[in-house]
Amino acid sequence: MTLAPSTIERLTRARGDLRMGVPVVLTGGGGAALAVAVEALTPDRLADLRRLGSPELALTARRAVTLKTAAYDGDLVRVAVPAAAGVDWIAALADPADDLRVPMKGPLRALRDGPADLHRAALALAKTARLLPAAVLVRVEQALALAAEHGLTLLRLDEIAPELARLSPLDEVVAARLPMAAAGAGRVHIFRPEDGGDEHYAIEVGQPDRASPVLARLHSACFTGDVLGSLKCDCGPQLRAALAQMGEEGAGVLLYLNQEGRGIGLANKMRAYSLQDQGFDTVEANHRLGFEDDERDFRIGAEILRKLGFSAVRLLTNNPRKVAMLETCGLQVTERVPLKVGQTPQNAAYLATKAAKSGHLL
Ligand SMILES: Nc1nc2c(ncn2[C@@H]2O[C@H](COP(=O)(O)OP(=O)(O)OP(=O)(O)O)[C@@H](O)[C@H]2O)c(=O)[nH]1
Ligand SMILES: [Zn+2]
Repeated sequence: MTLAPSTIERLTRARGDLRMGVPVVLTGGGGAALAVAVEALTPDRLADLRRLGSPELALTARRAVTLKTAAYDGDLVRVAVPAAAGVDWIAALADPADDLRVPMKGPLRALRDGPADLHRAALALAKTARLLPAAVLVRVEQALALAAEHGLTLLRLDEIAPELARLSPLDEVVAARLPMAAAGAGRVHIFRPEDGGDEHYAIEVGQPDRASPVLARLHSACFTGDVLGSLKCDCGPQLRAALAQMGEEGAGVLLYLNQEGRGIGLANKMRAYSLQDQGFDTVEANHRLGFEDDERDFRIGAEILRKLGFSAVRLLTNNPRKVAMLETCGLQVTERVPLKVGQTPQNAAYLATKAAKSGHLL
C-alpha cells in the first residue's frame, strides 16, 4: 500500500497550507517548529502559537537591510516577537507597504543562537507559495504527536532539501493546434510540473527542424503587459514581436513561462509596483519586499525545450543571463537575436534600471 503522500506531495500540500494560514510542522537539525506564513497569519493562530512557545519572525536578509537589522544567519534574520506584539506589528515588518509612513519599527531583537535551518526552509516554502517571504515559527518538542493530533503537514528538512533544490519533472499534458494572427500554423503544448507548481506553455510555430537551431523565445508571464497592455514594461510588444518574427520565418518556439513578476507572483509584483509609485526602482522594490532581483528558475525553459526535441536555439532576448543559463543547462545558443520593441516614456526608467543593474542590453 502506498496511500501515504510522498515527500513531493506533502510539499505541495504544505504550500497550500501556508497560503491558507495553516501551520506546517518542520523538523530537522535536532529540532522542530511550527511555521505559519505571515501573509495568512490571524490573531487566533498567533494566540495558539504563543501557547506552544515564543514566536520568532523569519525574514530574508534583503528585508533586514531595509529594517536596519543585522542578519546574523547570513541570508536571513530571526526576530523575537515581543509578548505585546500583534499580527499588525508582524505584518508591518514583513510588508514594506507602510515603510515610508512608519519608518521606525524597532527596536528589534535579532536572535543569533542556534541553527536557522527551519526558518530557512519556511522562507523557501513561502517563496514557492508566491507569498511574501516571511514566516512566524515556534519551536516545539513533540512534533510528531502535534502533527498527528492536529492533522498538520509534517516535513523533514533532509527529505525536502533535495526536492527544493532540484527541478521538478515536467510532463506534457496535451497539445493542440492553434492558428494565431501572427502565425497561422501554431501548436500549443501544456507542461505540468509534478510538484503541483504552475503549468508552463510552449507555442510551436510551423514545424521547426530539430536538426538546426530554432528561433526561440523564453517569455516570462506578465499579466499587466501581455494582457492589459501596460506601459510600465515592454513585455506585451516583445511577446507579439516574437510571435510575428516566428510567423514571418515560418518556424519557431515560444515558451510562455508562468513566472510572473520575475518569479515572485502577481500579488507580490503589484506590491512592487506600489513601492515603485513611492519612488523605488524595479530592483529596489524587489529587495524591500525581501526578494532577489530575479527569482526565476531558468532550468524550466531548458527542460521544456529539451522535451520538445530542441538542442540548439537562436534566442530572442536582451537578457544575457537567459543565454548563460540555457548554456549552463546544456542547450546551445548559436545566436542572441535582440528584441527591442515597446519602448515608451513610461518604461524608459524601468528599462534603464534593467540595463544598469541586471545587465540587460539596451
Ligand atoms: N518583480 C517585478 N517583475 C516585473 C516588473 N516589471 C516586469 N516584471 C516581470 O519581468 C518579467 C519580464 O520577463 P521577460 O521579458 O521574459 O524577461 P527579461 O529578463 O526582461 O528578458 P528579455 O525580455 O528576454 O530581454 C515578467 O515576468 C514580468 O512580469 C517589476 O517592476 N517588478
Ligand atoms: Zn511586463
